[in-house]
Amino acid sequence: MANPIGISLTGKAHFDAVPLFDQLELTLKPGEWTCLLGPSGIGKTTILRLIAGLAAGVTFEGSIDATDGQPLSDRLAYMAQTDLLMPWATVLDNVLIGARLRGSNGDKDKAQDLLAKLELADHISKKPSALSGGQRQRVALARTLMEERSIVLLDEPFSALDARMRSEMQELAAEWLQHSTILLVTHDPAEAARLGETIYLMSEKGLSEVEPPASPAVRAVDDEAMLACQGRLLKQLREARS
Ligand SMILES: Nc1ncnc2c1ncn2[C@@H]1O[C@H](COP(=O)(O)OP(=O)(O)OP(=O)(O)O)[C@@H](O)[C@H]1O
Repeated sequence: MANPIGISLTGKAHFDAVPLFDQLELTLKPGEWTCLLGPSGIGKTTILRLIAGLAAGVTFEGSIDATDGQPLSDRLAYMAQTDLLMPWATVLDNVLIGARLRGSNGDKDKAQDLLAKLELADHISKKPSALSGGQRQRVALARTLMEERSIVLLDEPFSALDARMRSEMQELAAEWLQHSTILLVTHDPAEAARLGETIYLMSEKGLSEVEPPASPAVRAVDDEAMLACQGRLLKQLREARS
C-alpha cells in the first residue's frame, strides 16, 4: 500500500432548506484512527457519505481534499450502517465481490483466512439470510477489510456484536488497517477511547476535539487512561444534550 493519506473536510451542508451542519473542519491524520461521536441525527453518516462521494441530496459548500492532492474515490472503502450484502451470493462471494466487480477472481485463500479470523469459517457457504445480525455485520466488515484501501470509512462497524466479539474485532481491525487512514463513526465512547488517535464530538455547535488517552492505540480494555477517557466522553455527550 502507498504512503498513508490525510484528508481535510471544510464546509457546511444542508438538505434542501434544512441546515445539517454549519461551517466545520474535520482532519484525518495519515495512517491514524479518527473517531467521530455524537447524538443520533446530528450528521455523522452524512460526513462519511460526503467523503465517500455518496451523499446524494446533500448540498455541500466546501472542500474535501487529500494531503497528496489526488482524487479519493478509487482509494477508499466505505462500510455503511446497513450491511448491503448481496442476498443471492454466499458469504465468501460477498467478501470477494469487490474484486469480482473489477473483473478478477479475488484472493480466495486470503478471504477464507480473514473469515476464519472473524469466526465465520463455518458460514462461508451460507447465504446472508441464514446468518444472525452480528454474523452479517462481520461479513460486511470482511468485505471492507478485503479491499485494503488507503482510506477506510466505518459507520458503526461493531454495533451488532457482543462485548467479547466487539473488543476482539476492534483489535483485528486495528491490526489489519495499520497502514490505512480510518474514520470511525461510533455511538460507543469506550470504542472511541480504545481506538481513537483523534476523537471528535459532533453537536449542534459543531465539532470539538477531545484529548485521546495518552497510551497508544489500540488500548487494552482495562487501560486506566482509556477508561478515564470513556467517562469524559460520555459526560461531554450528556452535557451537549442539556
Ligand atoms: N436524504 C435525506 N434527505 C433529507 N434529510 C436527510 C436525508 N438523509 C438524512 N437526513 C437527515 O439528516 C440528518 C443527519 O443524518 P445522519 O444520518 O447523517 O445522522 P447521524 O448522526 O449519522 O445519525 P445516526 O447516529 O442515527 O446514524 C438527520 O436529521 C436525517 O434525518
